[in-house]
Amino acid sequence: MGETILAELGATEGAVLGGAAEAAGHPAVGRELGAGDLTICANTSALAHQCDVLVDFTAPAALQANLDAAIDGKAALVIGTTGLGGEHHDMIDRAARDIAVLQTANTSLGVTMLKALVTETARRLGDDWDIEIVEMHHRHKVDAPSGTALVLGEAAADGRGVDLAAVSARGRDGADAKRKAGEIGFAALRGGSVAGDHHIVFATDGERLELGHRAESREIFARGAIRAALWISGKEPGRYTMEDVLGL
Ligand SMILES: NC(=O)C1=CN([C@@H]2O[C@H](COP(=O)(O)OP(=O)(O)OC[C@H]3O[C@@H](n4cnc5c(N)ncnc54)[C@H](OP(=O)(O)O)[C@@H]3O)[C@@H](O)[C@H]2O)C=CC1
Ligand SMILES: O=C(O)C1=N[C@H](C(=O)O)C[C@H](O)C1
Repeated sequence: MGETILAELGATEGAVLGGAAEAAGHPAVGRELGAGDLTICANTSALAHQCDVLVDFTAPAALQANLDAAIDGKAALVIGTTGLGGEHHDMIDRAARDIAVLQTANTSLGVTMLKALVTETARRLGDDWDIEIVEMHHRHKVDAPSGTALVLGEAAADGRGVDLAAVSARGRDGADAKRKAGEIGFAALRGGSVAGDHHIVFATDGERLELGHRAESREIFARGAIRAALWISGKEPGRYTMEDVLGL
């Protein structure tokens, strides 16, 4: 995503690249960025001091360091990293007392709209409609289910008025894997170069309703992240969402 965002930035009016960072010792550190005399650095705090907004697409293990760097440099932060747990959301909530932070599992307009459709559909259909979420991503993806699938699960659970943790079935396998009433099931497929497909299936006796989104390339995520960065620049401390950015 770092490379895709760099490529998209050049084509975005109003956005100016302040730099890029990798972990210390990474082979890319020192590489020229092709914009002025910028190179990839290994000091995210220093980067935050020279930028209005940091954009983080890394891994959960890097989150606290990136939050600390943004606070140190008084920069706003857009977080696209997935695989986050409750402890990571607590870290983000704490940081949001000092800086503006937007965390989202999916920066695309389509998925942001889809969440609202899923909540509304789950709210209106009765409990006799089973809900299953299927996602497919490229062979390099490390976390499963995808962050987006989990957010869509939350959206469905919200519509039903239930707690996702209490009803989610994450990967069925074996001789005793029959669907339980009220479950929200997840299935994760991995292969090739798929940018990101998500489908929510509402199934009852005799019919199925399917809502879905297909990302045709990673550029949509990069464009969404840059749009979020431009929007959050200069905002008061607090936690913001893609819905805020898109005015939904
Ligand atoms: N919100 C959204 O719309 C989207 C979110 N994502 C999410 O963004 C994240 C990144 O995805 P992607 O770009 O495909 O992944 P990549 O593995 O290609 O890139 C991750 C980068 O983060 C670096 N990194 C990993 N761990 C650390 C660490 N502890 N400290 C510093 N740097 C670290 C990696 O370095 P190294 O090369 O050494 O591993 C690498 O440069 C994932 O969580 C993915 O799910 C992806 C697309 C869209
Ligand atoms: O890792 C990816 O590629 C993607 N990750 C995000 C997720 O986990 O939902 C968003 C998108 O689907 C691509």
